Amino acid sequence: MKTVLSIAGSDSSGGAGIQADIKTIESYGLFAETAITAITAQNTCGVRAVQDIDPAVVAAQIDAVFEDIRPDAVKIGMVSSANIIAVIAERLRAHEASNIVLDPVMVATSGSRLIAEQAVAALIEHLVPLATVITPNMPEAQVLCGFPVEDDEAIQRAAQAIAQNTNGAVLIKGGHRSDTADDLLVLPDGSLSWLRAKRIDTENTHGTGCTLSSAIACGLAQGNTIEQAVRRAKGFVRGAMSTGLNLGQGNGPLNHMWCHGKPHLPYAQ
Ligand SMILES: Nc1ncnc2c1ncn2[C@@H]1O[C@H](COP(=O)(O)OP(=O)(O)OP(=O)(O)O)[C@@H](O)[C@H]1O
Ligand SMILES: Cc1ncc(COP(=O)(O)O)c(N)n1
Repeated sequence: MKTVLSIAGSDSSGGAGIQADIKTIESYGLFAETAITAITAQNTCGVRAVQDIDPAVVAAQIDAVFEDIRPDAVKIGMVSSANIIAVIAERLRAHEASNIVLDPVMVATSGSRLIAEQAVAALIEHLVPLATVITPNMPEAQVLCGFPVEDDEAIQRAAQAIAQNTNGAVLIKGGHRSDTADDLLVLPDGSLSWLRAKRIDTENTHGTGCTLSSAIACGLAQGNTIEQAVRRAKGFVRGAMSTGLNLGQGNGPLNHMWCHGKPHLPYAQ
């Protein structure tokens, strides 16, 4: 069985972070492993508390996983401090990890900051160069490239600028657009394709980025090309957004059991 390691924060409400990743990986029929970087107390309305995990314990989780059940792909999500970022990069290099999907999580849908301001430079220096695919949303792309990213032309320039720092692909996600849900993919050879999609009219978007990035990691683990993995993942997120699940009082979670249009587990209705 193929395995995917998620290196990310825990979301107590179950919609984003490690919890979204495990649900996604299981929906793809793969085996999920985890290295938790932070515990968050949050729900669909906001983040109430964050406790970072000791960097040595993050390193120990990664080592324990690689030395026993070596993952076929790795997804990196919320990493809030420069020390933890450095340790993750160092351990992934030591284990010669491949198929690394980096979701450069900065701010939660609810508006709370999930990375220290001083840690952004470390993310760019240590994690961006390791990524097979990096998946910023528009505000994150703006931080990574240093200029405003508001229209198609700027999205294109931003993706190309971010691609300068990596041998991998860059996917700029369009969830923050008002008109469409178009994403732009720039592949390592510099070719560029728009993944066009109509917007789904819903407030329930908590964890879309986490779900997308772990789904891309699943596709890579299964041997998909980057483009195939990204297209499948976008379809998976779309399905999981479309079932009308409406939990919580804020931006609710996705329905990960949607699973490519088929009921997933025996108890899925
Ligand atoms: N309303 C929507 N309708 C259709 N697709 C959407 C919608 N919102 C987001 N998506 C898709 O979901 C994926 C994740 O994009 P998004 O920009 O929301 O990421 P994100 O901001 O990192 O997510 P989050 O921070 O909520 O976890 C993208 O493929 C995007 O196009
Ligand atoms: C632990 C953790 N990781 C990532 C996110 C981002 O997801 P979203 O922007 O949908 O809130 C989050 N809220 N919590």
